[in-house]
Amino acid sequence: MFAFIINKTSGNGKGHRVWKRVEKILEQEDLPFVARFTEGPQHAQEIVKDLSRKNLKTIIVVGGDGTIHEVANELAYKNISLGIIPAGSGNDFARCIGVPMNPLKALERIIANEKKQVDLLHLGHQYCLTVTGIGLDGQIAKNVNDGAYKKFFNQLRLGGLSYVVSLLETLRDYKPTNVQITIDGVDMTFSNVWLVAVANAPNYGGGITICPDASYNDGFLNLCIVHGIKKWELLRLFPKAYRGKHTTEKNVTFLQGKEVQVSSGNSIMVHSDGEQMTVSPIHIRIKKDALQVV
Ligand SMILES: Nc1ncnc2c1ncn2[C@@H]1O[C@H](COP(=O)(O)OP(=O)(O)OP(=O)(O)O)[C@@H](O)[C@H]1O
Repeated sequence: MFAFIINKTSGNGKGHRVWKRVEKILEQEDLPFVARFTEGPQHAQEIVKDLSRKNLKTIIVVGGDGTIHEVANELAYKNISLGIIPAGSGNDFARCIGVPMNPLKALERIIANEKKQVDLLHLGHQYCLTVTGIGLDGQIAKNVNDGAYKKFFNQLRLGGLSYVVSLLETLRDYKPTNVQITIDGVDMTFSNVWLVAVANAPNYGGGITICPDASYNDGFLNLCIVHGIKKWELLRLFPKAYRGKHTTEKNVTFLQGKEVQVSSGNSIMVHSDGEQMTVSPIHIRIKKDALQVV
């Protein structure tokens, strides 16, 4: 039996359209399934709790990174695999682990049932699959989620552009700040920090390759710290980051470790998998093989 959790509103209605295609195939192939639909934030978590009692082997999300984030938080360290049929606007996690963007190909992959273990970032009270961003990108995530333009760009099937618009909007007023980082017990201070990205996987924000060397199964977290540059230099860097070509820039520092603490004088915004979450200080640990994915 396949259990599906569907966010019909993902990708501004793409969740619904994708589900209709998947449902048709399941019916044609006579595959038994149960389908549950999310009704709002955190509902996916409730559905997982309920489905977990039914002795299922796999729970499949039809949705985007926000829905996957909620479901993965419930499935961590459980003997239930996560399947993904991408239907969001960013789909960064699916992209990172090689899930096909075509829903029917993604379904085929789930049916093939080739399990792999995936690391997760642990942020104390919750897990993150892709990137936790502290500073400018935390503020950008908040503005994307608050802003009406996400819906607009999703309608045009250009969801990734929401982040570009939010970057420009956020940059108008954002001030860089000094940040203290302790990584695997080593203290460092960085001045005029725009952002600290803590990555389990290379991509976020709809395809920005912030930490090209990050890998979801190497047992390490990767940091990208952008500091000590002017606003216009940051704007010059931004398009390069889509291709992961910002790695040789002078004021972009990359670190790797297993545990990191990030703090600053003033509290700065933190997002996790693109959802605005909390404010600094934040303590993050890598949890090796915490999630099973098909
Ligand atoms: N029925 C619903 N109506 C409104 N919001 C919902 C509903 N069900 C779930 N949600 C919320 O929608 C949020 C966003 O969903 P999701 O991440 O799947 O799509 P997306 O934002 O379009 O994609 P991405 O995160 O890949 O950009 C989720 O965090 C969830 O809390």
